[in-house]
Amino acid sequence: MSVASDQMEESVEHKQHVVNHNHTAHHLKQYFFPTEHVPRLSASDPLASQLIAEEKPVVLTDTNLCDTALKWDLDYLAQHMGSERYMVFLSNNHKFKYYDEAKIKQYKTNFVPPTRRVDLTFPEFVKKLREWKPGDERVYLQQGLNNTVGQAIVMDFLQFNWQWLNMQQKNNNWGPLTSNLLLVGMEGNVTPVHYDEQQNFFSQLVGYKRCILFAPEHYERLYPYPVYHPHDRQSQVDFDDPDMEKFPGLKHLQGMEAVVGPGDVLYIPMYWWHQIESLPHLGNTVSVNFWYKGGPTEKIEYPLKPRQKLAIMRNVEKMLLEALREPAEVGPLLRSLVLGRYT
Ligand SMILES: CC1(C)c2ccccc2-c2ccc(C[C@@H](CC(=O)O)C(=O)C(=O)O)cc21
Ligand SMILES: [Zn+2]
Repeated sequence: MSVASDQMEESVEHKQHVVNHNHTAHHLKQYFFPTEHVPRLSASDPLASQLIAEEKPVVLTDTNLCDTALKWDLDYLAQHMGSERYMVFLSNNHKFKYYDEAKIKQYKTNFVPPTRRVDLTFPEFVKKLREWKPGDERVYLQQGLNNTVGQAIVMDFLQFNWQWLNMQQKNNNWGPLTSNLLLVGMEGNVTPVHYDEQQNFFSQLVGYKRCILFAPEHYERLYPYPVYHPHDRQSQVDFDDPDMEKFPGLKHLQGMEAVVGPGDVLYIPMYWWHQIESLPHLGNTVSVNFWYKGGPTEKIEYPLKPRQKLAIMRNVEKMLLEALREPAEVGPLLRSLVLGRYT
């Protein structure tokens, strides 16, 4: 029985989220914010289609999207991923914070990347993962699925439930599929809270991931880095040590969460914040995500959706940085613009 099929049980006595996996209780780390459960529905449930249409998260339990990849454990991948080198991130803590290498150059002050990137063959990656001991760097393999992978993997990939995916893309007026990332992580790895500008069907294949999500309207409570910063689209808040004085909005933060297991597909709507953790002690994880561009800018309807306002804010920020050249002048200019006039 996978934890995914057991419901997340709220054990009242110690107000902890408990995940029952094979009848062993796994205590999830309690964060400083409350969460509701993301609904777990059958893909044939009309409510599931409605939630996707409304750009709200949902866990789909029976899409059969990647059934041919449920066997993608480390040995199978090591055997079939060919002798290519793949992108592996190394971190000396459990966090794997994304950074945009292109933005490091323009970014004036010295930016210290929190992770470093090496290219390893899959067997080298597996060796590093299996020989890991406390104090060693953690590893996280992230590789776009393309024709460089072995023939067996391509065969498995071609047998994904593309008919269902294409129907979702069409019904929801999404843009083209841009990439599928193959993600192989160690238990305990955490991808800190961030948002992406694409629709995402996140398919869990091996192991269990805790997915914590916040709607785009929590933008003011998650304090994203400036757009020009290498950590653009990431929150400045350290969930393991939140600075409530510096970020007072955190008091009102509330999210949703789900533990996904083999066969589950989580819909992460575009611009929704998400933090994804490979559950400790439940083994390494394998996931594949399906990123789609948002639909063609549909005719603007008022009132604007939160994500549309977010896109506008990003454009204003970029334009001001372009015009002012000096990031330090953006704050003062916006303050002059709004204080006593719009606020
Ligand atoms: C952390 C990592 C390996 C990374 C390092 C450097 C640049 C990019 C990325 C990147 C991008 C996506 C993911 C998958 C997922 C999070 C998760 O499953 O851990 C997620 O956020 C999504 O599917 O949107 C993970 C990563
Ligand atoms: Zn993401």
